[in-house]
Amino acid sequence: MRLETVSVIGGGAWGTALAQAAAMAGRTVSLMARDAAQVDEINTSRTNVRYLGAQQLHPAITAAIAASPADIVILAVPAQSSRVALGALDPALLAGKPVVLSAKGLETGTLERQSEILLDMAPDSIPFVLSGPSFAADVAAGRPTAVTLAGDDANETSALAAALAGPSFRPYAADDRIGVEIAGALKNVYALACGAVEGAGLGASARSALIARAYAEMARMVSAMGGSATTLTGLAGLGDLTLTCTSAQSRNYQFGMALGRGQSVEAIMAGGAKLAEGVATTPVADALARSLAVEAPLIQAVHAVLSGSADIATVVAGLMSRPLKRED
Ligand SMILES: NC(=O)C1=CN([C@@H]2O[C@H](COP(=O)(O)OP(=O)(O)OC[C@H]3O[C@@H](n4cnc5c(N)ncnc54)[C@H](O)[C@@H]3O)[C@@H](O)[C@H]2O)C=CC1
Ligand SMILES: O=C(CO)COP(=O)(O)O
Repeated sequence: MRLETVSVIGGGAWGTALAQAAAMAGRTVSLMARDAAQVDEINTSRTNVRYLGAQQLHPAITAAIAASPADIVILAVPAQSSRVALGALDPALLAGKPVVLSAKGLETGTLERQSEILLDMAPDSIPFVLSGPSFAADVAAGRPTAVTLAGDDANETSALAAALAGPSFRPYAADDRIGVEIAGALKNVYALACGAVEGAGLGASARSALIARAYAEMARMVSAMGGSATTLTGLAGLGDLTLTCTSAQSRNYQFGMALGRGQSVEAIMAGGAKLAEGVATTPVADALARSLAVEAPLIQAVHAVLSGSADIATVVAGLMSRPLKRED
């Protein structure tokens, strides 16, 4: 497998950061962005100010309106846009190619994971999933980060991890695509909850209890969906759950904080909130939990708050009055 050139689809925070990581790893990178002014800015000023502030971008990155053919494709658009973005690409760009899926979300309507969407749209591509504790600003600035890269073939996954590894970006190869995808999607749901705990002033103890019970719930979901709960001990599980559930830098956590302060979803959206993937993923996760008969009180609680069917005080009281049980 030749792994020299990289084509990143999506010129937002994460696409630009992953382009930067790939360039720092020694790859030649093309970055597809929809906005001509943004393309011009990246190629001339070497910045993408809207998403990454004054961060200077590596000279090996070239931006363009159209996606370029490359050895590796990285898809970095919001989870709800992946299908449309893939459908707009020349199928030859994806055929037989490793496609790294980096969005953290489940699709509304189909309830699909990102790699299921890819295989619907480009059945002859080779899916990989990248997830873990990694804020775009950290990755782009070259601050140390480690992530999980999961694929079906161990040798191909290790080769791809090596091609994307740089001095500050360390991918660990793994084989549980399902577990990694579910962990990445669900941690955003729990980050909404943890942000709400902070916004509502419920205390640090409540937040840590929530993280621990979220981990247990996530393990039930992953197992029911055919992944391995062991995956959650790694970067895509524990690593990302703790990052996103404890940091006000997380957009999902920020959205949750606003909910906790009593703002409605509509008001938060109208206020120009940044992308918070958990908002779209929560009803999907709730539907999946119900269809698989997985006990998921935290997902249900977040869904109730987002849908306006209960306020935070009511869902907290409900969670605290559930029948006592053993921890296992
Ligand atoms: N920002 C971060 O720190 C991280 C983000 N992610 C994940 O990456 C995904 C993308 O997030 P961000 O880049 O942060 O969002 P963003 O809001 O910064 O950027 C999204 C970009 O996607 C583009 N886009 C949307 N639909 C498109 C389409 N159909 N075709 C081409 N481009 C399209 C938008 O124009 C925008 O440039 C999300 O699932 C997020 O959870 C994962 C790890 C870290
Ligand atoms: O996934 C992320 C960090 O690993 C980014 O989280 P937010 O999308 O909540 O900012």
